[in-house]
Amino acid sequence: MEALQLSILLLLLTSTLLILIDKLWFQRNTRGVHNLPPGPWKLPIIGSMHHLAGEHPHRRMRSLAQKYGPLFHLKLGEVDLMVISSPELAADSMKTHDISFASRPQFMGSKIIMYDAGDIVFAPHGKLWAQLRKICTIELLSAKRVKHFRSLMEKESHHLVEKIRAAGGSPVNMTEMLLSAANTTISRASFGMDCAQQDKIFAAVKETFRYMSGFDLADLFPSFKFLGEINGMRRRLEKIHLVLDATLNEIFEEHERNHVMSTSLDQEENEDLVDVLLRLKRTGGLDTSLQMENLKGVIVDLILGGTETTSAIMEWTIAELIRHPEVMCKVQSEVRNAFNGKTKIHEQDIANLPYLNMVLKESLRVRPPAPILVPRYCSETVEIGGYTIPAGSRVLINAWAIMRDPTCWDDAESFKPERVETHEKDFNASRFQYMPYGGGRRICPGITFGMASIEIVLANLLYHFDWELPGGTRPEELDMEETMGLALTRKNPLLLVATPHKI
Ligand code: HEM
Repeated sequence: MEALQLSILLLLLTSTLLILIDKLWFQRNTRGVHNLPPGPWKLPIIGSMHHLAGEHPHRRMRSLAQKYGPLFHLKLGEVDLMVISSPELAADSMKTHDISFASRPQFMGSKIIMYDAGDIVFAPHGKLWAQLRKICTIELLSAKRVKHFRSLMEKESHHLVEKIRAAGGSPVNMTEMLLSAANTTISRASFGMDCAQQDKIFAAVKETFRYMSGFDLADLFPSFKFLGEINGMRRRLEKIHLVLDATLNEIFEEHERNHVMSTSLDQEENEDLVDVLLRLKRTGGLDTSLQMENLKGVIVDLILGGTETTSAIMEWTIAELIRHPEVMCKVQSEVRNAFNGKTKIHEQDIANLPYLNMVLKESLRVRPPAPILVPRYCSETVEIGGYTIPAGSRVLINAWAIMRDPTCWDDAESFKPERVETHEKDFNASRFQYMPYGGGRRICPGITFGMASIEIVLANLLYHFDWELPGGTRPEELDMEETMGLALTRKNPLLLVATPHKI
């Protein structure tokens, strides 16, 4: 009996202590803020973490938004997380108060791997980010540079067609093939034709992304630095960083040596992105405060931002076309009429494929590779939607929920490319109800590169082959289960049988 009383007493004391710690420490950011957005009930210490269990975050957060409104608050450990799920509030945060929401939260991964957030994706809003962004938009991902890279996108799509043809009608794993095509395209654009280190770099970048969600223990309790030590996260991140950095050093040094040895007059014509960065550095085209670390960070960003996103959307688009044979038929007719008789499609041929463009836009609406945009950080206290967002909050914009919001879109869950024609204005990023590439000043700088590499591959696949599911599976039986990796991808590989179309 005495033992029981003692246990109850201990339990009461521990609970009181936990509640006290929670009140004094974990709620300190929002203490005194009386007008926080609503949100689900919280437990001491972990806050609202348990409300995120069960489904993928974009789906779980949509359910929470249906209950608590388009702006709700989650307390995750020490972190105040605000989740936005309406076009009006997305516009408030990415247009009206753009600067206040233009930073990114700092995660242990971005500090250790990305050179203390010295890259574009994770840099806080400020001078460094502005310089890197300028290099990206003017030099690396400009329309002119993308045009220069079109021939390598073309080559990669022809290579893909040959690989599929070689399968001779047996099922092909399109998931693997499309990812490999996207990886090769970015690798060749960044490093040139033959990069011996490509696989090592891609493996390290993929590993990197596992630690960039912001939901790791060390990122939810940032003041408790020892957490990253005891769960081994810091050690793992340092190991990845060492491999990634050493491999990037090899690549940059190799490019420097090749430049010294090269006598070619048309060097600039054949530059890859590492060459461009090194030339700018040599010729004083970069701000002097930029270090080699920043240049390496930019290259990692292009791989991080431009590979799985593009392969995921190609894969989802083909899956949607398989499930909608009437759309498949219409888009194939467009492509086949346009290229009638050609054995190879070139980049200039794809400029006028309006229906393919509509298919792609609609598939980005229903299957956005980045369903919740890259996290933002609120740098000063702001009022939006009648609530206070305290400085220091993390902000997530659930683009997936907005792009499937039935108050913005008729029959929102259905894949209907025709709506792009009838509701053209709704697909304009400036209205914040369509934002697969994000919005405001941190909008994706890789749109032109991404769209060009996706369109040439899709046009080739639709022109050269008829597609069906293996084993007599019917289109409506194709599963569309999701998994979250570097991007939102299919959980199960897309296996298809390709029959060459007689040209
Ligand atoms: C279908 C393809 C792609 C999708 C859906 C996509 C989506 C996104 C999204 C949602 C963001 C965050 C925007 C925001 O915070 O508002 C982003 C940022 C970014 N993307 Fe993309 N992206 C794609 C392709 C690419 C490509 C091909 C590249 C480069 C080769 C790229 C490079 C970047 C970079 C560097 C950022 C960070 C921008 C910044 O923070 O200032 N992306 N992308």
